[in-house]
Amino acid sequence: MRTGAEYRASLDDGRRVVFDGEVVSDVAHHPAFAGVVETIATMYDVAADPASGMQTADPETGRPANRIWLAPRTPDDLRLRRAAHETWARVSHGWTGRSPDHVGSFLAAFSAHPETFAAGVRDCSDAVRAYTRRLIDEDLYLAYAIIPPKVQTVPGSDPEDKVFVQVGVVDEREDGIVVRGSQFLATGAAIADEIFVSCIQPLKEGAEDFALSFALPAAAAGLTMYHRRPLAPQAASGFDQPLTSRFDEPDAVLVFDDVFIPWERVFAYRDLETVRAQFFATGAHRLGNWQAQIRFLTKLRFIASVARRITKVSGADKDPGVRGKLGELASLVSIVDSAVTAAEATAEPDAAGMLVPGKRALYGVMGLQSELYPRVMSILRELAGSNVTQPPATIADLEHPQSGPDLLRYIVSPGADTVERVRLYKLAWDMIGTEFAGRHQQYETFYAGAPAMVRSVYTLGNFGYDDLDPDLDAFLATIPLPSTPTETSPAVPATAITEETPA
Ligand SMILES: Cc1cc2nc3c(=O)[nH]c(=O)nc-3n(C[C@H](O)[C@H](O)[C@H](O)COP(=O)(O)OP(=O)(O)OC[C@H]3O[C@@H](n4cnc5c(N)ncnc54)[C@H](O)[C@@H]3O)c2cc1C
Repeated sequence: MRTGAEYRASLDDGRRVVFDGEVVSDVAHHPAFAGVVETIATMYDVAADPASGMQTADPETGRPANRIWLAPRTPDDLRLRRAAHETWARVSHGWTGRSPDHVGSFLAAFSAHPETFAAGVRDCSDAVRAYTRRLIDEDLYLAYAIIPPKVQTVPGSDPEDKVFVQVGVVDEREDGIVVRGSQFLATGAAIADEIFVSCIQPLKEGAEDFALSFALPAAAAGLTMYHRRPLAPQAASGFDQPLTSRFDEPDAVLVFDDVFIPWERVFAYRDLETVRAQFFATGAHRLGNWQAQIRFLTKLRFIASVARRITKVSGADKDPGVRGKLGELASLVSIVDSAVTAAEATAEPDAAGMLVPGKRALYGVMGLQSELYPRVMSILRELAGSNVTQPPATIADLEHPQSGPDLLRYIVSPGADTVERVRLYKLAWDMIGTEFAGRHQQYETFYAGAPAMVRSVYTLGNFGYDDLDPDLDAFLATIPLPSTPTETSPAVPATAITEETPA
């Protein structure tokens, strides 16, 4: 299986990653990315070690394969898959949201459902079969961009000119298609092997040019990744910002300047139905978001253990108010833990024999994530107090012959020596106060879609209110009615406000 060194070496391929108006020439060693590249390389090394339990025999070839790339078919598969996700998540303690197992889970579900890609305008099922085979054989790291910009074309432009803002097809050739436009927001793309591009938002009839699904190499000719300001270079040292320096995942807007995509990389072509079905009919959305919750749980456990350690260092761990806060934190973490377990326990086999994590538990907890994460962070903030702003500016102050002895003497705690205390509070500040922390708050709130959409479409659409109605009807029937029937107004339909297609 692929090693971390092989992954790192593969990044030197001429990809166009741009920030500050410049093209980054060596992604793997650039200060913006070297830390997170090291993190992903460690994940590959962990998976390549049979002791990690992440390997299994590929049912088709018998060769060792990362079980993440394979569709789960038995409860044991799902259990071991969860353990594999946890093993990778623990490499970054949950702070890399789009580790290779996220999009890899979507593709694993595609591999079990080639028929979904056969039904449309063009039969793309062979492309899906061959591409998911490559994923397994080559241990590919995919990022994805599946959110369109707010407009599809430049306003006022002639439709024939295809002046696209959203990525769309501008030319069809015998050997493939040419795409133009942009798509958001590809976390990890700058350091991934390949990028999966599609549109998860429902497309209206007439928008066939944008109804695409394809994968392309990060170094494809004509593709540029415009990167947000990287945060790792701001970290004075690994001691001062231990998370920023190692786990800052790149986020990029993708721009396609007439990029050629050969047919063997096209999974849906000018096909509104297949583009939607690939996410929901295949179980990909559930498998991918189950991974996201396992990663989120790993992160919450880590945050909770930092919070508890802080109370020990400050000596406040016996205080009833502080203990109440730790209890509240434990409850919040347990909600996600229970949902992950419940989704596994209520997994259902689909028509192709893939075991799909239970939808009610999964989408239920996803609906809470945008409230749960800030609440967890607010508890950590409260327990940390001003201690997170007391540590010296950088590690250099501790090493300096004049300031060092002073700081070592005066920054003291009942439960830790100065260096241990400063190290812990700097870690806590990287969770709650740095720009890295702010980007994570945004990530946990939006990565699966705007919170209101997640709740009104995914959570509501998969809850099953209708299952509850018979109980309510039965209870209403037990309530005595007025003895003298009176004239009542008939029910009238309310005015519909919006209609969403449930997932
Ligand atoms: C850090 C980060 C990483 C991400 N990584 C990825 C990735 O790897 N791949 C990917 O494809 N996407 C990624 N995303 C994008 C993510 O999927 C989107 O952020 C999400 O779908 C929401 O879309 P939006 O950001 O355009 O929000 P918007 O749609 O602009 O919504 C912003 C706010 O306005 C509200 N709003 C919007 N329209 C209306 C309206 N008409 N009426 C009332 N309220 C409205 C929304 O409810 C929301 O609260 C990432 C996002 C973030 C923040």
